[in-house]
Amino acid sequence: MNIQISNIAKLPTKYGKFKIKAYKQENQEHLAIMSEDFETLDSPYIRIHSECLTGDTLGSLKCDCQNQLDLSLKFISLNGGLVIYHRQEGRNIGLVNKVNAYALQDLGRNTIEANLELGFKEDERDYSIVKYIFEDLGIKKLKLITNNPKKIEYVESLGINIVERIPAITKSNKYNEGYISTKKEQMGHMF
Ligand SMILES: Nc1nc2c(ncn2[C@@H]2O[C@H](COP(=O)(O)OP(=O)(O)OP(=O)(O)O)[C@@H](O)[C@H]2O)c(=O)[nH]1
Ligand SMILES: [Zn+2]
Repeated sequence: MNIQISNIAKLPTKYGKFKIKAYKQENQEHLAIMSEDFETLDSPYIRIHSECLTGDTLGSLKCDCQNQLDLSLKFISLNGGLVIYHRQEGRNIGLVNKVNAYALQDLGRNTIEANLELGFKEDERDYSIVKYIFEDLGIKKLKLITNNPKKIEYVESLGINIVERIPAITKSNKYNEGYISTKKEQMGHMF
């Protein structure tokens, strides 16, 4: 695996002070966002957050992404740990395809049906960069912030001990209720 890595730089934010390190794998650039005390932690809190430009940046109400990112950065700034900003937009179908999926959702498809209709699996994400980042940062055990059973399965398959799971549940709204109930009922998410 050919990965380009950056040096570590300071990143003060409205949530608190972090340190960041970037990783480039093929055409995707990812970020490790660490609390200042990260190296001293025995089992850090970790959030693997997949990119959602419409939610994270534009504040879209169609999903829970921005709220989850906000919750994670606040929590990790206070309690110590790492957010991996995993640049796999739209569960890794990319922005053009995600917007096409949204257009199908405007016609009544749910988040899974729209992906399938476009010829994708419900989730096309690849977590190999997460494995690389865990090795690079020396992570052997952690507390994972997620509702997604696939992320838990993946992290455990790396031989990493998840000592605790912290739910990433945020307030829903009338635009994301359907999305959240599809995640719960058809993707096994723990809400
Ligand atoms: N294809 C597609 N992707 C979506 C849609 N809504 C959100 N996404 C993407 O779904 C991903 C959400 O990722 P995460 O925040 O890691 O959340 P998750 O896999 O649901 O798991 P947890 O939040 O950890 O429980 C992001 O890549 C979003 O861009 C959608 O309707 N269609
Ligand atoms: Zn989103």
